[in-house]
Amino acid sequence: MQRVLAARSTRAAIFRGYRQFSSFSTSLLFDETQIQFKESVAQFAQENIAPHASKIDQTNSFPKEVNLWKLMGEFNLHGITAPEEYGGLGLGYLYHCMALEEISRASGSVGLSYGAHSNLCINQLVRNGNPAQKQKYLPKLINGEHVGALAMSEPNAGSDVVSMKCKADRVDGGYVLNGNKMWCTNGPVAETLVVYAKTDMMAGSKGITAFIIEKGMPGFNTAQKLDKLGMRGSDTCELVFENCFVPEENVLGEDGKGVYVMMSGLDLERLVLAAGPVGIMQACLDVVLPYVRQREQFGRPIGEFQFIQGKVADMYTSLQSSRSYVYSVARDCDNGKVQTKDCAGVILCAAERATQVALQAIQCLGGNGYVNEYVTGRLLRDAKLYEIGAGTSEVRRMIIGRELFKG
Ligand SMILES: CC(C)(COP(=O)(O)OP(=O)(O)OC[C@H]1O[C@@H](n2cnc3c(N)ncnc32)[C@H](O)[C@@H]1OP(=O)(O)O)[C@@H](O)C(=O)NCCC(=O)NCCSC(=O)C1=CCCCC1
Repeated sequence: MQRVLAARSTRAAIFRGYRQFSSFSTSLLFDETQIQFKESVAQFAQENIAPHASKIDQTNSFPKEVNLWKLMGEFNLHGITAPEEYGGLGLGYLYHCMALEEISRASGSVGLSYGAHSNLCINQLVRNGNPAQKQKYLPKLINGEHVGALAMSEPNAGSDVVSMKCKADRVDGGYVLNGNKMWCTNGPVAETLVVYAKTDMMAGSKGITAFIIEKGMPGFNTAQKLDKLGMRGSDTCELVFENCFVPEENVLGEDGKGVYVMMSGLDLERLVLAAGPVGIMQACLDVVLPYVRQREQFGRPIGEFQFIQGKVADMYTSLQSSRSYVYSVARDCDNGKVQTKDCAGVILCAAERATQVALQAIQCLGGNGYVNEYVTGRLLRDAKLYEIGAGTSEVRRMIIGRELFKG
């Protein structure tokens, strides 16, 4: 812990790798610098996040005694893709995926909140903000002083997100927002939120505009925190806008062009979030492998039985194939080749496999897998979110099918 804290102030610190937390062979996926980065984040996450993971799940909140956000900011995890002038690392999506994987391996909930903050909010501001907006919002989000969120879904606009009803009426000097947003990750705690609303209710997708909303703006409130099956501690809530005035300078991108901000954002959001279920699969193997080596039945370790070896082999290949797919698409995106179908594909693939891998982990642990003393139940509940959030599996298949059909 002290070693990380002492080293974290420099940009170079994050590249100091530690072998102790390496996962499985990644030599074909990453170069030496990337491996060092990943192992360094792994060490940080195992030391500073993993010890709180069970309590976060049980109490449905992040520990008050540790300011995780500030700590992660000091370790430079929030602004991986942001330019250095705003306090970021100026790296690409591949690095961002590595960080999300290792954080999710330590705690799915922290991984999800980190994803909403850094990937959905910060990355949207980096891609679409003007210099004044970046200067105003990015430094505090990147150093962890502020928490970020993004809100697109509504009670009646989930998969069909373009049908949103939250409206933004033009007035002198800005807009007045009225309506509700639903399922907003980090909503209860966020200081800076990217919110989509309609500036023209009759123009369909062309009526959508993106806004930057600040906590405390009169007329903006958060409603009930949702009591979720998994990803507990990663707060989710409804947002309520009642005659909320938003100044003109808070339009993100152009008036009426929000659908492009949103859709292109969804591509990269899906890519980076796909690293979450990869981390959860790794966490499953982190639990299962030592267990099957130690647990004896019929006079020998259960890992010697072929039924168990078969499960472990399936878990391993699910993890490694998803991991390879995620990082190959991340590399393409870093090279400017963003393919909508593959951004949907990586999260479809990783999320469905993570749920299956978590089920297999429970089965390998038998009765122990079914009690809350072991982490496998939490891993299953956390994994399931990724088949629903950032587009359901059904929407992802629809996107891939549409693209393949187009030719
Ligand atoms: C794809 C979809 C299912 C259906 O799109 P439609 O058919 O209505 O819209 P369509 O006609 O395809 O398009 C509109 C405009 O948009 C442009 N565009 C599309 N893709 C892209 C793109 N990839 N890049 C740029 N522009 C794009 C399109 O050209 C069109 O513009 P045009 O009219 O031609 O000028 C879409 O609605 C969707 O995706 N839903 C899932 C939302 C969904 O995923 N929430 C989840 C939010 S929750 C969340 O994210 C999290 C949850 C928990 C964890 C944290 C994250």
